[in-house]
Amino acid sequence: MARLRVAFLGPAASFSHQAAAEAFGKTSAELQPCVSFAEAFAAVQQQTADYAVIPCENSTNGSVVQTLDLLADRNGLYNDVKVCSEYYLTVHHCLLVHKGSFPSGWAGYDGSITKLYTHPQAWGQCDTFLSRYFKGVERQDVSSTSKAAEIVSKETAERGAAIASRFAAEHHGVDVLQENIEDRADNTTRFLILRNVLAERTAQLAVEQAATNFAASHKTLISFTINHSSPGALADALLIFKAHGLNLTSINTRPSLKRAWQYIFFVECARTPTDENKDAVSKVLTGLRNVTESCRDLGTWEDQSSPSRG
Ligand SMILES: O=C(O)C(=O)C[C@]1(C(=O)O)C=C[C@@H](O)C=C1
Repeated sequence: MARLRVAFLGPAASFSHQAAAEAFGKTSAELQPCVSFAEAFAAVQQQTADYAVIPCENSTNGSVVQTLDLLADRNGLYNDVKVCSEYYLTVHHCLLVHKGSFPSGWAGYDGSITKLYTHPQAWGQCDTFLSRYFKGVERQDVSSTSKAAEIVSKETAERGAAIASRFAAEHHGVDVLQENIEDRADNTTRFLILRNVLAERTAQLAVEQAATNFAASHKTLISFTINHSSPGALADALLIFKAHGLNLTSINTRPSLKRAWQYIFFVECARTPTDENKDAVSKVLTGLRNVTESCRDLGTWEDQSSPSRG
């Protein structure tokens, strides 16, 4: 069989790269950097990639809204893309500067950094450090943390700094001015692994699932829209999950973009698989189709969080 192709948000040395390398480490997959999450979704839809590894939420900073918007798929661009697994990556951020620009290191830092670069998700993960040392310093969102490191590596005149990983520092040849600048030592990002449901070669999951010594529950992600003027429409939809024994674990919303203040709901639910509940997801979907305006099954996969993560 030809090598598996795995799309991720590049350039090389992003956290997404790290997650893809770890999740597919044993498969000698070809890792394909993409300039955006949208490009990675498109690669799976068009089957130029077999899988994509996409961040969906962070334990400190919450949901990755760009990913929810792509899953919302308002224009029907990614009809065949579904979640088939997940991967948890502990995320440690560093403050990176152009090589040799601060020879006395953090201890001798003189407050001269004038601009910070990182992926929008990273700001909220390093809030305490940034408010303490970089209050009022200009922040520029860039496409990924590794892109931020690359920018700083090429900088000549400016005094910029990037927030990215130690791996990115080594890859782009920049200095680590300070490490572990994240607010919480347990800062973790959950990545979704996507596949195209029409692709036969990924019907059998290639990713290494964590060796679990507990009965792993199965997670399911479903999106739906409801009639906002009908009292109880959301309650009716949620009761269907309860009726079929699916435990709701998270609810997210994004604007429908059809009418202001109307939403697409994303519901994640879990069940410990048994013979009795093996059809629960399809029953829930049938039930939802009766009480929602639209609804979409975004996939079912094995829970990869360890019991200690709760
Ligand atoms: O910018 C990167 O390195 C990414 O892979 C993206 C991303 C994210 O969007 O959550 C991944 C993990 C970290 O939470 C920060 C950024």
